Amino acid sequence: MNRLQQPVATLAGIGAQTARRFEKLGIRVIQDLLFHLPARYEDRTRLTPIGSLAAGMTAMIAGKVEFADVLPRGRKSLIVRIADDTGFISLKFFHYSASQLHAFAPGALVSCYGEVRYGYAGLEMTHPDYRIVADTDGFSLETRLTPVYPLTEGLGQTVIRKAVKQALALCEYDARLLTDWIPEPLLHELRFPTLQEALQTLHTPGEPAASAALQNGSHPALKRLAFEELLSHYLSLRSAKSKIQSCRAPVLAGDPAAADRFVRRLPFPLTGAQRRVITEIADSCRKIQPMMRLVQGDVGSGKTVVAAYAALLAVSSGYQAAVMAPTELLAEQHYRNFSAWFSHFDIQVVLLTGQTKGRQRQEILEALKSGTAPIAVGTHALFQDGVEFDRLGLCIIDEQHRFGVHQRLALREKGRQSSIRPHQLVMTATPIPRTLAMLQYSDLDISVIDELPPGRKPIVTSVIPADRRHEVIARINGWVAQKKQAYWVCTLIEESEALQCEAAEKTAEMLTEALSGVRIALIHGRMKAAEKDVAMQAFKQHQIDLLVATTVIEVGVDVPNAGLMIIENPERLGLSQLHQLRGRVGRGDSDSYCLLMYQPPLSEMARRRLGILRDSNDGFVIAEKDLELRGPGEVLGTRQTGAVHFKIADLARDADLLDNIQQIGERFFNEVPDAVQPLCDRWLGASIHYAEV
Ligand SMILES: Nc1ncnc2c1ncn2[C@@H]1O[C@H](COP(=O)(O)OP(=O)(O)OP(=O)(O)O)[C@@H](O)[C@H]1O
Repeated sequence: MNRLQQPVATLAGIGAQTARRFEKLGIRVIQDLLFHLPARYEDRTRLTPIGSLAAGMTAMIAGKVEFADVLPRGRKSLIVRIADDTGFISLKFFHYSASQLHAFAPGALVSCYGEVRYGYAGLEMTHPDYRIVADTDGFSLETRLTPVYPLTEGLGQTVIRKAVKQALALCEYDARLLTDWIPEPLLHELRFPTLQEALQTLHTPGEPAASAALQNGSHPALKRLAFEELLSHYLSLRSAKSKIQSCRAPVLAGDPAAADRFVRRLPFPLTGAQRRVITEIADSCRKIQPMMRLVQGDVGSGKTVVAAYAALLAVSSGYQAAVMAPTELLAEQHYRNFSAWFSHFDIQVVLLTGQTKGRQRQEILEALKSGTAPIAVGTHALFQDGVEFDRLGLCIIDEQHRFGVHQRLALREKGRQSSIRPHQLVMTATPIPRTLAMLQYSDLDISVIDELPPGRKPIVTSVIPADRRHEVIARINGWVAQKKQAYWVCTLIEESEALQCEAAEKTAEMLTEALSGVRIALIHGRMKAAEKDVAMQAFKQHQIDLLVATTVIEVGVDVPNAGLMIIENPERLGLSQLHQLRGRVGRGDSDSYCLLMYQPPLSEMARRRLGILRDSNDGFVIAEKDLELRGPGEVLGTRQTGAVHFKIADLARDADLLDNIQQIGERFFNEVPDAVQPLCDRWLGASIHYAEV
């Protein structure tokens, strides 16, 4: 067995208890130590004159004790004043022993390292790392930067440093233990050090001059590791794609006459972009390899009809189609749309959500298993155990980012009863900037619906403080008098759904009181599915004028006559989420408005972010700007259950690396195929199963 794959307990000085503590840091085998990088570095290589210290600096100093005393002010503490030729500083200890007090005898020489702050009597260091030395010759300054590792309880720096040192020594002794999977010419081209050199530098940085680059993450040693990690994520999805492509899929040639009839019976002509994307889908579905395609289309661009067309392709080829939506509300809406569109075709559409129970559920399960139900619409309940399809030919997943990479991969397993895999279509309204898309979606081909249906007017967005609420309420009155409908969205901190619902209830009460002639309904996540459906249908049929809602209406809800939306506390939501919410209006051909009603005072950042939304209606532009403002981690990471997590790479800090990943990833995939799996294993380990799909 490779020595680096042996448990850390096989190293000198690590017993069973210490090994358990290492495990808390995710360190099990010796190799894990090598990738447990310092969180920061301390420069103990030179002394800073005390007179040149300033608050906020972290420094190594040395001086003579002038006095040491226990001061009873507030919490009792030991104060030691030391001085050199240039100035003095106080050292402060809240916990101390009698022997410590004794050791700090006036005249003793002390060296210490710590952070400088302003205290009661000027500059001070609290609990510095210190040493008392006999004379100035006793100072031993470090020759290298000192690595400081992330810790866990009971595990100190010294133990980690010693363990890492042993791991490094093993690699040095036998370079074959740790294979560098990145070929030398590529390293050369990218001007990266070898893996061995990189790890050596990061754990034992020689040059104090390298300190700044190491701290801010621009050092080539760190870049190399971050690059390797990003590359492995790309490659894992990429190899999942190629494995899928080696499977067989049903050929969904479709029936041109049925497709024609479907398009002719729609109440609108398809846009050019819809037609193009439909052709791309049809071309892929005609192939014997499973399609894996992402359809990106801005809010309201008309993705549902594209999904329905794809479902018809499957059904008219003798296969079933499954459509998975992220919320019950949306599943319900798709179900109604699909049922209406397919009513001319005698195609049965069934709805399966968590709420489908008892006999009804049993009947639906049987219809899916026997194949008598060709189209199933539902939530993730569609893909739980116990749901079987007779001939599943196509999976359509709406709003993919809510499900995450893992669920997407799990879903492909559904068609596995036979050796045939279903085609897969993923629909998303969340525009993800290109560089990030390839980390999330490198297993998918991408189609973009980059055109809105004709006649859409841009939504006029205003940013107003909540103390102008009365004006807003008056505006609703006038709006409703014109036979138009509106949304009032209550947002709160997202984790607290209960609070959000409560706020919506209170707001609905307040508005009912203030707007006596207006028909108001409430919809929130804690209502039963049937209640939500009743409210939603009443709103659709214009029996309701104003819908007070939580963010449950964020995705998909489509009521073209509703052209006014008030969003409370917009400063608390991400820009993409706000854009999605706002996308509930502007779906008809009349003017529409969105009022972002913030709680003053607004921070500078929030002001800029809301300004972006006010100035643009284009989801891609908004996502790019959000990326600039908040960094990729936030943009990708918000609310994503399956967002990719990195050990070393930091998407904000390493954004420069992303440009190259796809191109190099493709080369790597083709030129060094044998290295793909081990590289993915190194970084993704057993926790991610991309490559096993
Ligand atoms: N080509 C078209 N011409 C006119 N109206 C269209 C066209 N395609 C779709 N629509 C209508 O536009 C509205 C939005 O379509 P749909 O709900 O499919 O959008 P979407 O892309 O799913 O949006 P979201 O991401 O916001 O859910 C619907 O009312 C739909 O009937």
